[in-house]
Amino acid sequence: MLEPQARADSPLRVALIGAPNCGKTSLFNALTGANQRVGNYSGVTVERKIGQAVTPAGVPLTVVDLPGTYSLRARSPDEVVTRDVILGRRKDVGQIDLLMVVADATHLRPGLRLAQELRACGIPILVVLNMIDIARHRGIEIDLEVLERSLGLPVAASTAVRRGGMDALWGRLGGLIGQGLPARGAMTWEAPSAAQLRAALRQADQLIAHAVHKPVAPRSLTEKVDAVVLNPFAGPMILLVLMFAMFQAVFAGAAPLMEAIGAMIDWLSGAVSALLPEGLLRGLIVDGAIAGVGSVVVFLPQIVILFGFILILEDLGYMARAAFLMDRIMGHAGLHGRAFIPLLSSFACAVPGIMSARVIDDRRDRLTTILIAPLMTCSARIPVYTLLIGAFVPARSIGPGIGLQGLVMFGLFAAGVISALLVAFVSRMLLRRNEIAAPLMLDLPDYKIPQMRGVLLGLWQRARAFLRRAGTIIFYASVVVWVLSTFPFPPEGATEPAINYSFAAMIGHLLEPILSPIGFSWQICVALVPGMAAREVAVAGLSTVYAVSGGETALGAELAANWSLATGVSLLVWYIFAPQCLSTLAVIRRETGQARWMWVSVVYMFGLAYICSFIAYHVMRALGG
Ligand SMILES: Nc1nc2c(ncn2[C@@H]2O[C@H](COP(=O)(O)OP(=O)(O)OP(=O)(O)O)[C@@H](O)[C@H]2O)c(=O)[nH]1
Ligand SMILES: [Mg+2]
Repeated sequence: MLEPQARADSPLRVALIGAPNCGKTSLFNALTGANQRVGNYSGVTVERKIGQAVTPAGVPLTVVDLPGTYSLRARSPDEVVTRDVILGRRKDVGQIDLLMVVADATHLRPGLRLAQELRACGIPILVVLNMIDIARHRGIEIDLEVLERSLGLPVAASTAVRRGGMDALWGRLGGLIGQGLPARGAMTWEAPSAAQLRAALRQADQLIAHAVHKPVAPRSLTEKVDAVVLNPFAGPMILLVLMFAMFQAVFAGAAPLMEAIGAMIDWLSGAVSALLPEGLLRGLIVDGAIAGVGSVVVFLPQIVILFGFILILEDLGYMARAAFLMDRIMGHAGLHGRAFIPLLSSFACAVPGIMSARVIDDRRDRLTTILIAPLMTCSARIPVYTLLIGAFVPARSIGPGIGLQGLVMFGLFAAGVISALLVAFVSRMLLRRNEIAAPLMLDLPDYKIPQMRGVLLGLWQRARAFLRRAGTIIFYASVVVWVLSTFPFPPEGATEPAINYSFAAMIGHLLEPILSPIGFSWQICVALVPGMAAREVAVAGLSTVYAVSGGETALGAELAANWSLATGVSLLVWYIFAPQCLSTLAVIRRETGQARWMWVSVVYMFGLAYICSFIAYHVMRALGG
């Protein structure tokens, strides 16, 4: 018997384990008050997460959230994390005192089978039937007592995402801990064979037949909707229209908000200018910091609108359908079906995207996914794209409700996806021939009404990450660019603008011979160098170089006046490909365990960027741009 008091200094360790998408992270958040990411598709969690909770009786608990898995027979790196934690092989977690085996109440089979398998680990088990709200709604009746008796394990039901949905689980958990958990058994787990797995599934079916009563279901809403959404013709059309509408909304919806933020920044630089005497300090604050950070912050509305769309579609369950629809195309390009999730997260940022490639078991498939993830259009490109589109693409309507600028933005995102598929195709040719990629084994989740709280939380996290970058790396880079473009001062009697005598101009002129064949002026070179650290820095750099403050329109007008259209297009194309993000390179190195793959991606992405920009520049020039 384990006395809770005896462990008061080191709390009981409870691990959440279960099949993918059964709501483990939602339970973790509900138990601990944490805000870990959830999403309505498998493979959201790829690392263990630890949090603290307290039972109603005041006993402290350490709760561990784990990546979803069907068995401890780990195949992919995320499943290895789960196995190692359960088997007590992870020093950072230590021995687990209680396993909460989470099962989806609407689909009990995998969860019950896993619970049976886990008995062999000797750790006390509590089975949690989560999403009991959905099961009840569908008229599925589960007799908890019968299930408990036939399983021989304690069972509790929960609704992780509703207020009060945790009461029964807390009660049961508190009771178990209060009585003292049963003593640990011997650890006899061995990887089950395929025949054992099949037998265990039959056993789970028997348990379900005993304890669960399912109404003869009429065709569920999910099935009816899927008949259209997954239709081979209508499905891809719907996907395309949705994505298209998303980018239209990004442009149309963001404009007034951007103007408001731009006006605020103008006001701020006006106020600071009025306060400070003309001189270096004022230059540093107004032309360096405020202009640089402000030029990036104005793009916040676009980030919020874009991710509002994506998060709602994710939680609705639509993104899993999108994965299903894309699977054939991705398969032709030699991508593993499970690559969809990492590539989808890369739209926010390639760093978590590359980390979630851990859900892919095959090493080479995983490597291909890691190498192409940075080609997905991450949110750091949005400021650059929006700035250049605003400067060079007229805000014209080309049909009812279709704006040209939104269309170009859609095109740039599509270009990222298409080039990623092409690179995957080529790398498949290089890495191995003719082998068909593994098909997608994805359980399509039921559609659910998106949880507003979760969506808002996701948006808040995205917005905070964006603003944090503006306040740190972009701030520092703006100051550095300002210093470089201010010193040394021009000589007495100089006729040209002061910046032409600065360090920035010297660096720019040094690089110009390399980048002038693709149409970049020395000013662009100045912005690109700090832009190697992070993409948005280039926008801040340009605004410092052109010494304009107060939002995107002013800077856009300045660029339109100074650059040819061919240069603008060439820079846009450069940004589709160029590997301008140190954190991405660092994470490629870490996740592949080899510096070699980092260098491979640097070289191939710069190569593509240079070649494609060169072609774009010269084609535009030939067309008279
Ligand atoms: N209605 C309802 N929805 C739930 C419940 N628990 C979780 N969800 C939803 O189910 C989806 C999956 O939840 P997650 O917590 O991400 O699932 P997970 O088991 O951590 O998934 P992986 O990390 O991918 O293995 C999300 O859309 C949640 O909002 C519940 O009790 N009731
Ligand atoms: Mg999770």
